[in-house]
Amino acid sequence: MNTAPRLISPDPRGEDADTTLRPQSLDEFVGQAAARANLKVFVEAAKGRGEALDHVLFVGPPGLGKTTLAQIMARELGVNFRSTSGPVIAKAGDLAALLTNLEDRDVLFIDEIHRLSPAVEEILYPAMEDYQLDLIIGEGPAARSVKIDLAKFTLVAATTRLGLLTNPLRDRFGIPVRLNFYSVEELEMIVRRGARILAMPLGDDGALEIARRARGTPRIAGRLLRRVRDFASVAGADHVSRKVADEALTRLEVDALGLDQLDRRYLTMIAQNFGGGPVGIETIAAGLSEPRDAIEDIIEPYLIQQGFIQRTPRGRVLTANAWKHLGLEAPRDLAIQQISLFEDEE
Ligand SMILES: Nc1ncnc2c1ncn2[C@@H]1O[C@H](COP(=O)(O)OP(=O)(O)OP(=O)(O)O)[C@@H](O)[C@H]1O
Ligand SMILES: [Mg+2]
Repeated sequence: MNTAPRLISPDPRGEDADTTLRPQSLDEFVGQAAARANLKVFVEAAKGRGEALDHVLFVGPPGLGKTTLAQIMARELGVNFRSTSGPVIAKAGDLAALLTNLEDRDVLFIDEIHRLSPAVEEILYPAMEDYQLDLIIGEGPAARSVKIDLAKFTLVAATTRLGLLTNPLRDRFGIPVRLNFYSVEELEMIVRRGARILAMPLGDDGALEIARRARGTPRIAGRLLRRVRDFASVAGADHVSRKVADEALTRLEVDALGLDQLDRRYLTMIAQNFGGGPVGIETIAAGLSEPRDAIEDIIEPYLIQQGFIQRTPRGRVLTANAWKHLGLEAPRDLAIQQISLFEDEE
Protein backbone atom coordinates (compact mmCIF):
# COMPACT_ATOMS: atom_id res chain seq x y z
CA MET A 1 0.00 0.00 0.00
CA ASN A 2 1.18 3.50 -0.72
CA THR A 3 1.46 5.05 2.71
CA ALA A 4 3.13 8.30 1.75
CA PRO A 5 1.03 11.05 3.33
CA ARG A 6 -1.18 12.70 0.80
CA LEU A 7 -1.34 16.42 1.17
CA ILE A 8 -4.80 16.81 -0.19
CA SER A 9 -6.18 13.62 1.24
CA PRO A 10 -9.36 14.69 2.97
CA ASP A 11 -8.61 12.23 5.78
CA PRO A 12 -8.29 13.84 9.15
CA ARG A 13 -4.69 14.36 10.19
CA GLY A 14 -2.98 15.68 13.27
CA GLU A 15 -3.24 19.32 12.38
CA ASP A 16 -7.00 19.12 11.98
CA ALA A 17 -7.15 18.24 15.64
CA ASP A 18 -6.34 21.92 15.95
CA THR A 19 -9.94 22.96 16.13
CA THR A 20 -9.31 26.68 15.76
CA LEU A 21 -10.76 26.71 12.25
CA ARG A 22 -13.88 24.78 13.13
CA PRO A 23 -17.08 26.86 12.95
CA GLN A 24 -19.01 26.83 16.23
CA SER A 25 -22.54 27.73 15.13
CA LEU A 26 -24.86 27.32 12.16
CA ASP A 27 -24.44 31.00 11.36
CA GLU A 28 -20.67 30.71 11.26
CA PHE A 29 -20.83 27.63 9.05
CA VAL A 30 -20.25 28.55 5.41
CA GLY A 31 -22.01 26.80 2.52
CA GLN A 32 -24.50 23.88 2.45
CA ALA A 33 -27.18 26.58 2.51
CA ALA A 34 -30.21 24.35 2.05
CA ALA A 35 -29.11 21.84 4.69
CA ARG A 36 -28.28 24.61 7.11
CA ALA A 37 -31.63 26.33 6.68
CA ASN A 38 -33.49 23.08 7.27
CA LEU A 39 -31.44 22.17 10.32
CA LYS A 40 -32.13 25.58 11.79
CA VAL A 41 -35.87 25.02 11.51
CA PHE A 42 -35.71 21.55 13.03
CA VAL A 43 -33.53 22.73 15.92
CA GLU A 44 -35.84 25.66 16.67
CA ALA A 45 -38.91 23.43 16.54
CA ALA A 46 -37.39 20.79 18.82
CA LYS A 47 -36.24 23.43 21.29
CA GLY A 48 -39.64 25.11 21.23
CA ARG A 49 -41.35 21.86 22.10
CA GLY A 50 -38.68 20.88 24.61
CA GLU A 51 -38.28 17.58 22.78
CA ALA A 52 -35.28 15.67 21.48
CA LEU A 53 -34.40 16.47 17.88
CA ASP A 54 -35.21 13.68 15.45
CA HIS A 55 -32.23 11.47 14.50
CA VAL A 56 -29.93 13.06 11.93
CA LEU A 57 -27.77 11.33 9.31
CA PHE A 58 -25.00 13.28 7.56
CA VAL A 59 -23.84 11.74 4.29
CA GLY A 60 -20.94 12.94 2.15
CA PRO A 61 -17.27 12.64 1.23
CA PRO A 62 -14.60 13.20 3.90
CA GLY A 63 -13.77 16.70 5.08
CA LEU A 64 -17.04 18.43 4.12
CA GLY A 65 -18.09 19.17 7.68
CA LYS A 66 -20.09 16.20 9.01
CA THR A 67 -18.37 16.09 12.39
CA THR A 68 -18.42 19.87 12.59
CA LEU A 69 -22.16 19.97 11.98
CA ALA A 70 -22.79 17.21 14.52
CA GLN A 71 -21.02 19.26 17.18
CA ILE A 72 -22.91 22.37 16.11
CA MET A 73 -26.21 20.49 16.47
CA ALA A 74 -25.49 19.76 20.13
CA ARG A 75 -24.36 23.31 20.78
CA GLU A 76 -27.41 24.85 19.12
CA LEU A 77 -29.68 22.50 21.04
CA GLY A 78 -27.85 23.35 24.27
CA VAL A 79 -27.29 19.69 25.17
CA ASN A 80 -24.36 17.35 25.88
CA PHE A 81 -22.34 15.95 22.97
CA ARG A 82 -21.13 12.36 23.23
CA SER A 83 -19.05 11.00 20.43
CA THR A 84 -17.98 7.57 19.20
CA SER A 85 -17.53 5.77 15.92
CA GLY A 86 -18.72 2.60 14.22
CA PRO A 87 -15.47 0.61 14.28
CA VAL A 88 -14.83 1.48 17.94
CA ILE A 89 -18.05 -0.11 19.21
CA ALA A 90 -16.98 -3.75 19.31
CA LYS A 91 -19.79 -5.33 21.33
CA ALA A 92 -23.48 -4.66 21.87
CA GLY A 93 -22.60 -4.03 25.53
CA ASP A 94 -20.35 -1.10 24.57
CA LEU A 95 -23.20 0.66 22.85
CA ALA A 96 -25.59 -0.21 25.69
CA ALA A 97 -23.19 1.46 28.13
CA LEU A 98 -23.06 4.61 26.02
CA LEU A 99 -26.83 4.76 25.60
CA THR A 100 -27.67 4.26 29.27
CA ASN A 101 -25.40 7.18 30.19
CA LEU A 102 -27.25 9.70 28.02
CA GLU A 103 -29.49 12.37 29.46
CA ASP A 104 -32.72 13.63 27.94
CA ARG A 105 -32.19 15.41 24.57
CA ASP A 106 -28.44 14.65 24.51
CA VAL A 107 -26.72 14.17 21.17
CA LEU A 108 -24.91 10.88 20.61
CA PHE A 109 -22.65 11.15 17.58
CA ILE A 110 -21.64 7.94 15.78
CA ASP A 111 -19.07 8.57 13.06
CA GLU A 112 -18.59 6.01 10.26
CA ILE A 113 -21.89 4.41 11.14
CA HIS A 114 -21.63 2.14 8.09
CA ARG A 115 -18.95 0.24 9.98
CA LEU A 116 -21.15 -0.87 12.89
CA SER A 117 -21.29 -4.62 13.37
CA PRO A 118 -24.70 -6.22 12.77
CA ALA A 119 -25.01 -7.27 16.44
CA VAL A 120 -24.52 -3.66 17.54
CA GLU A 121 -26.91 -2.40 14.91
CA GLU A 122 -29.65 -4.66 16.34
CA ILE A 123 -29.35 -2.82 19.65
CA LEU A 124 -29.65 0.50 17.91
CA TYR A 125 -33.03 -0.13 16.24
CA PRO A 126 -35.24 -0.17 19.37
CA ALA A 127 -33.06 2.49 20.96
CA MET A 128 -33.70 4.87 18.08
CA GLU A 129 -37.34 4.01 17.65
CA ASP A 130 -38.71 3.53 21.16
CA TYR A 131 -35.83 4.75 23.34
CA GLN A 132 -35.51 1.23 24.73
CA LEU A 133 -32.75 -1.29 25.09
CA ASP A 134 -33.58 -4.94 24.51
CA LEU A 135 -30.94 -6.96 26.27
CA ILE A 136 -30.60 -10.71 26.57
CA ILE A 137 -29.39 -11.74 29.98
CA GLY A 138 -27.96 -15.20 30.57
CA GLU A 139 -27.54 -18.05 28.10
CA GLY A 140 -29.38 -21.12 26.84
CA PRO A 141 -32.76 -21.98 28.33
CA ALA A 142 -32.20 -19.59 31.25
CA ALA A 143 -31.77 -16.60 28.92
CA ARG A 144 -34.37 -13.92 29.23
CA SER A 145 -34.83 -10.57 27.64
CA VAL A 146 -35.07 -7.37 29.62
CA LYS A 147 -36.15 -3.96 28.45
CA ILE A 148 -34.49 -0.84 29.79
CA ASP A 149 -35.89 2.62 29.19
CA LEU A 150 -33.46 5.17 27.79
CA ALA A 151 -33.42 8.94 27.86
CA LYS A 152 -35.01 10.56 24.79
CA PHE A 153 -31.77 11.27 22.95
CA THR A 154 -30.83 12.32 19.42
CA LEU A 155 -28.60 10.10 17.37
CA VAL A 156 -26.48 12.09 14.94
CA ALA A 157 -24.58 9.81 12.60
CA ALA A 158 -22.14 10.37 9.76
CA THR A 159 -21.14 8.22 6.83
CA THR A 160 -19.14 8.58 3.66
CA ARG A 161 -20.97 5.60 2.14
CA LEU A 162 -24.76 5.64 2.26
CA GLY A 163 -24.82 2.52 0.09
CA LEU A 164 -23.24 0.47 2.88
CA LEU A 165 -26.02 1.25 5.36
CA THR A 166 -28.75 -1.34 5.79
CA ASN A 167 -32.24 -0.17 4.87
CA PRO A 168 -33.72 -0.58 8.36
CA LEU A 169 -30.99 1.62 9.79
CA ARG A 170 -31.29 4.25 7.06
CA ASP A 171 -35.07 4.38 7.53
CA ARG A 172 -34.76 5.26 11.20
CA PHE A 173 -33.23 8.66 10.55
CA GLY A 174 -35.92 11.33 10.38
CA ILE A 175 -33.48 13.94 9.06
CA PRO A 176 -31.12 12.70 6.35
CA VAL A 177 -28.72 15.41 5.18
CA ARG A 178 -26.47 15.09 2.15
CA LEU A 179 -23.41 17.33 2.05
CA ASN A 180 -22.04 18.41 -1.33
CA PHE A 181 -18.68 19.67 -2.47
CA TYR A 182 -18.29 23.43 -1.87
CA SER A 183 -18.21 26.03 -4.60
CA VAL A 184 -15.07 28.08 -5.16
CA GLU A 185 -16.88 31.16 -3.75
CA GLU A 186 -17.76 29.30 -0.56
CA LEU A 187 -14.23 27.98 -0.19
CA GLU A 188 -12.94 31.49 -0.68
CA MET A 189 -14.99 32.63 2.30
CA ILE A 190 -13.70 29.69 4.31
CA VAL A 191 -10.10 30.49 3.36
CA ARG A 192 -10.54 34.18 4.25
CA ARG A 193 -12.10 33.28 7.57
CA GLY A 194 -9.23 30.86 8.26
CA ALA A 195 -6.62 33.50 7.42
CA ARG A 196 -8.31 35.94 9.81
CA ILE A 197 -8.24 33.39 12.60
CA LEU A 198 -4.58 32.55 11.89
CA ALA A 199 -3.77 36.29 11.66
CA MET A 200 -2.29 35.70 8.23
CA PRO A 201 -2.13 38.50 5.64
CA LEU A 202 -3.87 37.13 2.56
CA GLY A 203 -4.59 38.96 -0.69
CA ASP A 204 -7.90 38.48 -2.52
CA ASP A 205 -6.20 36.79 -5.44
CA GLY A 206 -4.30 34.54 -3.04
CA ALA A 207 -7.55 33.48 -1.37
CA LEU A 208 -9.10 32.70 -4.72
CA GLU A 209 -6.11 30.63 -5.81
CA ILE A 210 -6.22 28.49 -2.66
CA ALA A 211 -10.00 28.11 -2.91
CA ARG A 212 -9.78 26.94 -6.52
CA ARG A 213 -7.30 24.28 -5.62
CA ALA A 214 -9.00 22.97 -2.46
CA ARG A 215 -10.83 20.15 -4.24
CA GLY A 216 -14.24 21.40 -3.09
CA THR A 217 -13.34 20.49 0.49
CA PRO A 218 -13.02 22.77 3.55
CA ARG A 219 -10.59 20.45 5.29
CA ILE A 220 -8.24 20.67 2.31
CA ALA A 221 -8.71 24.45 2.15
CA GLY A 222 -7.55 24.72 5.76
CA ARG A 223 -4.59 22.47 5.14
CA LEU A 224 -3.47 24.30 2.01
CA LEU A 225 -3.81 27.60 3.84
CA ARG A 226 -1.36 26.44 6.51
CA ARG A 227 1.11 25.07 4.00
CA VAL A 228 0.99 28.23 1.90
CA ARG A 229 1.56 30.26 5.05
CA ASP A 230 4.72 28.22 5.72
CA PHE A 231 6.04 28.87 2.22
CA ALA A 232 5.18 32.56 2.46
CA SER A 233 6.95 33.06 5.76
CA VAL A 234 10.07 31.20 4.66
CA ALA A 235 10.12 33.25 1.44
CA GLY A 236 9.72 36.41 3.50
CA ALA A 237 6.54 37.48 1.66
CA ASP A 238 4.57 40.15 3.54
CA HIS A 239 1.28 38.74 2.35
CA VAL A 240 -0.01 35.76 0.39
CA SER A 241 -0.63 36.83 -3.19
CA ARG A 242 -1.75 34.68 -6.07
CA LYS A 243 1.87 34.23 -7.10
CA VAL A 244 2.97 33.05 -3.65
CA ALA A 245 0.01 30.69 -3.39
CA ASP A 246 0.62 29.32 -6.87
CA GLU A 247 4.30 28.67 -6.23
CA ALA A 248 3.60 26.96 -2.94
CA LEU A 249 0.81 24.79 -4.32
CA THR A 250 2.79 23.86 -7.40
CA ARG A 251 5.66 22.74 -5.21
CA LEU A 252 3.19 20.68 -3.22
CA GLU A 253 2.14 19.10 -6.55
CA VAL A 254 -1.43 20.31 -6.31
CA ASP A 255 -2.43 21.20 -9.86
CA ALA A 256 -4.55 24.06 -11.16
CA LEU A 257 -7.79 22.20 -10.43
CA GLY A 258 -6.69 20.89 -7.04
CA LEU A 259 -5.82 17.41 -8.22
CA ASP A 260 -2.83 15.88 -6.49
CA GLN A 261 -0.39 13.17 -7.51
CA LEU A 262 -2.69 10.33 -6.61
CA ASP A 263 -5.61 11.79 -8.55
CA ARG A 264 -3.35 12.15 -11.56
CA ARG A 265 -1.93 8.63 -11.14
CA TYR A 266 -5.51 7.36 -11.11
CA LEU A 267 -6.44 9.19 -14.30
CA THR A 268 -3.15 8.46 -16.05
CA MET A 269 -3.35 4.77 -15.30
CA ILE A 270 -6.82 4.46 -16.80
CA ALA A 271 -5.69 6.47 -19.82
CA GLN A 272 -2.41 4.72 -20.51
CA ASN A 273 -2.98 1.16 -19.32
CA PHE A 274 -6.64 0.76 -20.18
CA GLY A 275 -7.19 3.08 -23.12
CA GLY A 276 -9.54 5.22 -21.03
CA GLY A 277 -11.64 2.31 -19.74
CA PRO A 278 -14.05 0.92 -18.90
CA VAL A 279 -12.00 -0.65 -16.13
CA GLY A 280 -13.25 -2.26 -12.93
CA ILE A 281 -12.61 -0.78 -9.50
CA GLU A 282 -10.69 -3.85 -8.29
CA THR A 283 -8.27 -3.57 -11.18
CA ILE A 284 -7.76 0.12 -10.45
CA ALA A 285 -7.19 -0.59 -6.76
CA ALA A 286 -4.59 -3.26 -7.60
CA GLY A 287 -2.90 -0.97 -10.12
CA LEU A 288 -2.60 1.91 -7.66
CA SER A 289 -1.87 -0.30 -4.63
CA GLU A 290 -4.55 1.57 -2.73
CA PRO A 291 -7.52 0.01 -0.92
CA ARG A 292 -10.73 0.01 -2.92
CA ASP A 293 -12.56 1.83 -0.11
CA ALA A 294 -10.13 4.73 -0.16
CA ILE A 295 -10.46 5.05 -3.91
CA GLU A 296 -14.25 5.07 -3.75
CA ASP A 297 -14.45 7.37 -0.70
CA ILE A 298 -11.71 9.84 -1.36
CA ILE A 299 -10.51 9.91 -4.96
CA GLU A 300 -13.56 9.20 -7.07
CA PRO A 301 -16.29 11.48 -5.68
CA TYR A 302 -14.42 14.61 -6.65
CA LEU A 303 -13.31 13.27 -10.03
CA ILE A 304 -16.92 12.35 -10.77
CA GLN A 305 -18.20 15.73 -9.61
CA GLN A 306 -15.62 17.47 -11.81
CA GLY A 307 -16.72 15.37 -14.77
CA PHE A 308 -13.41 13.53 -15.19
CA ILE A 309 -14.71 10.02 -14.87
CA GLN A 310 -18.00 8.22 -15.12
CA ARG A 311 -19.08 5.04 -13.44
CA THR A 312 -20.70 2.61 -15.83
CA PRO A 313 -21.96 -0.93 -15.40
CA ARG A 314 -18.70 -2.19 -16.91
CA GLY A 315 -16.34 0.03 -14.93
CA ARG A 316 -14.83 3.49 -14.84
CA VAL A 317 -14.45 5.51 -18.02
CA LEU A 318 -12.43 8.68 -18.57
CA THR A 319 -14.30 11.60 -20.09
CA ALA A 320 -13.00 13.95 -22.76
CA ASN A 321 -12.30 16.48 -19.96
CA ALA A 322 -9.92 14.10 -18.26
CA TRP A 323 -7.94 13.45 -21.44
CA LYS A 324 -7.70 17.17 -21.95
CA HIS A 325 -6.60 17.82 -18.37
CA LEU A 326 -3.88 15.18 -18.71
CA GLY A 327 -2.75 16.78 -21.94
CA LEU A 328 -3.32 13.54 -23.82
CA GLU A 329 -5.17 12.82 -27.02
CA ALA A 330 -8.50 11.06 -26.44
CA PRO A 331 -9.16 7.87 -28.45
CA ARG A 332 -11.47 8.36 -31.41
CA ASP A 333 -14.21 6.05 -30.19
CA LEU A 334 -14.59 8.03 -26.94
CA ALA A 335 -17.86 9.55 -28.06
CA ILE A 336 -19.34 6.10 -28.58
CA GLN A 337 -18.34 4.96 -25.11
CA GLN A 338 -20.01 7.99 -23.59
CA ILE A 339 -23.32 7.30 -25.26
CA SER A 340 -23.55 3.83 -23.80
CA LEU A 341 -23.27 5.10 -20.23
CA PHE A 342 -26.58 4.70 -18.58
CA GLU A 343 -26.31 3.29 -15.09
CA ASP A 344 -24.19 3.26 -12.02
CA GLU A 345 -22.12 0.19 -11.38
CA GLU A 346 -23.52 -0.43 -7.90
N1 LIG B 1 -18.57 24.96 6.34
C1 LIG B 1 -17.35 25.07 6.86
N2 LIG B 1 -16.80 26.25 7.07
C2 LIG B 1 -15.55 26.36 7.54
N3 LIG B 1 -14.76 25.32 7.88
C3 LIG B 1 -15.27 24.10 7.71
C4 LIG B 1 -16.58 23.90 7.20
N4 LIG B 1 -16.82 22.59 7.14
C5 LIG B 1 -15.70 22.00 7.57
N5 LIG B 1 -14.77 22.90 7.93
C6 LIG B 1 -13.42 22.62 8.39
O1 LIG B 1 -13.00 21.42 7.76
C7 LIG B 1 -12.50 20.49 8.71
C8 LIG B 1 -13.09 19.14 8.43
O2 LIG B 1 -14.46 19.12 8.78
P1 LIG B 1 -15.10 17.84 9.49
O3 LIG B 1 -14.12 17.20 10.41
O4 LIG B 1 -16.39 18.26 10.06
O5 LIG B 1 -15.32 16.91 8.23
P2 LIG B 1 -16.04 15.50 8.13
O6 LIG B 1 -17.09 15.63 7.09
O7 LIG B 1 -16.47 15.06 9.48
O8 LIG B 1 -14.90 14.57 7.58
P3 LIG B 1 -14.69 12.97 7.81
O9 LIG B 1 -15.67 12.27 6.93
O10 LIG B 1 -13.27 12.77 7.34
O11 LIG B 1 -14.86 12.70 9.27
C9 LIG B 1 -12.84 21.04 10.08
O12 LIG B 1 -11.69 21.06 10.88
C10 LIG B 1 -13.36 22.44 9.87
O13 LIG B 1 -12.41 23.35 10.37
MG1 LIG C 1 -15.61 13.56 10.69
